[in-house]
Amino acid sequence: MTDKNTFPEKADFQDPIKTPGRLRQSMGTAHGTVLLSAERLSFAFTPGTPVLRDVSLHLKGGTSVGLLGANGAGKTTLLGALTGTLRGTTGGSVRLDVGGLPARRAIGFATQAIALYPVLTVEENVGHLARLLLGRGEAKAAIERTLEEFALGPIARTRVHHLSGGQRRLVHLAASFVHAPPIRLLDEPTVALDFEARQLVVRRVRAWREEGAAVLVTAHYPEDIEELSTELVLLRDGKTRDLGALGTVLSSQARTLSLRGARPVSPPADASWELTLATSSLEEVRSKLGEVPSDVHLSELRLSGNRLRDILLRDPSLSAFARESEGP
Ligand SMILES: Nc1ncnc2c1ncn2[C@@H]1O[C@H](COP(=O)(O)OP(=O)(O)OP(=O)(O)O)[C@@H](O)[C@H]1O
Repeated sequence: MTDKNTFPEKADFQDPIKTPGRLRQSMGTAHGTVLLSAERLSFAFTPGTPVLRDVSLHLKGGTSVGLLGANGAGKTTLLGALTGTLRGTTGGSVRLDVGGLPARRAIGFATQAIALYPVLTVEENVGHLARLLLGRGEAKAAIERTLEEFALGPIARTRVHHLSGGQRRLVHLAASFVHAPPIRLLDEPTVALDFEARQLVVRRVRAWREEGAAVLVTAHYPEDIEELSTELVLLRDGKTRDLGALGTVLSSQARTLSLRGARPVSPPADASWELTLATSSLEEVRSKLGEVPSDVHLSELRLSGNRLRDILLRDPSLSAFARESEGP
């Protein structure tokens, strides 16, 4: 069953918003179901200079899409265009299949900029959004659940202006998803977080996925995208390219073998050397070692006085891939 609505509904937002085309809603929030699809979405802040052109994107329940793209590629713009919160020229369509939920209940958007009331406490900030989005009846339980999920109990009564940058980021994330929306957009959620808080966010995103939510996330570091995503999409030249499952992208990347050592030239000085080989298997490592110049060939290391300091075999990672795909 499909209801047709313009997107977003005017009454859902306080600011007047240009609508990115048409939105239709129908039933279905199971794992693997497409909850949000954007087709031929375009957006320009100023006419004639499009940031997004013909973007297509599908967010499925139970998956988390990592959005890769260089600085200025338009990642933040895309998230804003999906939620209809940008002013500019738009085209194309965004469709939600979320069992008839209105857009503001269906989508949670943790923006890059932290949006909190500094003079209110953590609990008051989270509660304010809960009451706006859910109403008083449902708000109490949602506030309690959210404070617990983000481990905010100890600072619940602290005013936001007394918090650190990382604590504010966590509160901002908590408040953004207090209404447990099936679609969750996170723009650089790991900024300013220490290791423990970052792990908390990674655990939360994984839990949301397991519960069937569809997640779209941006991050500046490939390691973060790797931990937060199951699928990858690249945004480049205003267009998206679906890269497929994270595991598939990683398995197409090479392992790296680094050898570091030193060759005494005129003691006590050492001539340090480092050699990095990209390889996909240990067999390949063995064959590639045959290509190494003889003065650093493993079998000759001892004979020529080389000292091997360390050997490091790194698994494939998204870093090299991201550098290649985001580059000029
Ligand atoms: N409010 C705005 N008005 C005009 N142009 C804008 C506005 N916001 C962003 N832009 C431009 O749109 C383009 C995309 O910016 P956007 O912030 O979406 O990129 P991004 O991929 O999120 O970058 P980053 O990784 O640096 O956060 C940039 O050229 C930017 O200058």
